[in-house]
Amino acid sequence: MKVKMQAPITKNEKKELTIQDLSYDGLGVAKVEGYPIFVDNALPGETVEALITKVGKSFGFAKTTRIITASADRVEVKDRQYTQTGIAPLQHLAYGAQLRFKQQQIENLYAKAKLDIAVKPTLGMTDPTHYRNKASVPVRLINGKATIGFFRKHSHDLVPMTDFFIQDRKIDAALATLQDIVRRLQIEPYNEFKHSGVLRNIMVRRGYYTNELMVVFVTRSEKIASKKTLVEMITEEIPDVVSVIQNINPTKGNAILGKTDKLLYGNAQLRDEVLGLKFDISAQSFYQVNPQQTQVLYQTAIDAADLTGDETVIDAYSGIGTIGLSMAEHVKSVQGVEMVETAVKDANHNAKLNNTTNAKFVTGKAEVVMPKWQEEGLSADIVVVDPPRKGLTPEFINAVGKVGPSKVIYISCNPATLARDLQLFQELGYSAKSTQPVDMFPMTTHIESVTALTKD
Ligand SMILES: C[S@@+](CC[C@H](N)C(=O)[O-])C[C@H]1O[C@@H](n2cnc3c(N)ncnc32)[C@H](O)[C@@H]1O
Repeated sequence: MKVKMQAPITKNEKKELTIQDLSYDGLGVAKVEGYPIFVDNALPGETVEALITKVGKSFGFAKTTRIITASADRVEVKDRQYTQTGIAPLQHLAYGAQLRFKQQQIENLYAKAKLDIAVKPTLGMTDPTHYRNKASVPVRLINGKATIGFFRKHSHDLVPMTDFFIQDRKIDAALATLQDIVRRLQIEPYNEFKHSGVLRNIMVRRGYYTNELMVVFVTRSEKIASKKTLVEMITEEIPDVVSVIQNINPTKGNAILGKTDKLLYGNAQLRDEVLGLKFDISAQSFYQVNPQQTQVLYQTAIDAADLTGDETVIDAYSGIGTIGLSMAEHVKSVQGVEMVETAVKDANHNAKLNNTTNAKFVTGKAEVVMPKWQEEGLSADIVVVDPPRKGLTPEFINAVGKVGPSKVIYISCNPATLARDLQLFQELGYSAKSTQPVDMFPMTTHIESVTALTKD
């Protein structure tokens, strides 16, 4: 006879819990009779009183109502706004412990995948706040006024805010002014339940080394009142703005940007610098969000490649060419592949901008282009990969194995897919001694790392 398992807790009960671990998404993990409970705002070593919010078949959720014994790594959270929105889920954990948590997360995944690769201590920042060079904030109607902020966790309720804690302070200041301008011009905010209204999001990007600002108004349709006055007010009140773009997103989904961009003022690109090189960046192109740590990340990758000057390099998932062009001066040639056409245009433009003649970038899906290059007999000494969170595909990895570079430099923003892909590389005769985490996203649970694989 099948015995129905019953969870040892019930919804809405208050329970004293001892926290044993921290989950990959920053929740405390407690166990009651072996049944795991994920607890919001709770750290390993703590005893908390928690309200059970959800009871599932194999695990449950709770939120801390009172801390009974606090961890030595707990940091007092002064501003509840951030915890409400999930903008900074590790804000209550001391920064040193955040860095250890990230190292440990990779170690755990490697242990599960039976990968014998050492994980070095995470390279962190001196000031781990106000680092983001890009903001993308929703605009909604609150108390009759167009208001910027961030969505409450697991919802689309806007929590109003103008200090975003992990964003560049100059971006926050620009956003506050933009909110004011939108209110004065009475631009109607978007209503996602009725799919009505005009202004959905405001995106601001800032060149860390140039101070230039790009402002993108994401609207539901092309119509936006007082365009000319809007631009005049923005450029007058925020003098660092070099570009104002209207992005039209008529869809009902969660995607922030739509496909159409209209230049309302100035340049279509924003300029910044990385490792002494200049980069022009379009609104739709990917650009690393932590300008200080990007240099640490790329330098780690360049050092891991141990270049002699004679290498041919493939830069896969090349974005606007930042990694490839940073390497180009140390190697014979660079060939990049990237899916987003605008980013590829930016990359080839950036090569010219820096007088780099030994690098070129093509548009395509890496998993399609790499096997094609391999069939065409392309040779490469080094392949650098920097994929999105879903990691690489077996087709891509197999093609790299056939090209047979002596090194593969894997820059990853997701240790779970990294571990999966490293197993495949291992089967093809590529192994790694160590992984270097670099903290690109302080106060959040995101983990970036560099791993150098060599052919056995
Ligand atoms: C993490 S970003 C890295 C970009 C660049 N290496 C950098 O450091 O700025 C990943 C890039 O891969 C691109 N991308 C995503 N899927 C792709 C695919 N299947 N093939 C090629 N590029 C892809 C994205 O557009 C994005 O530019």
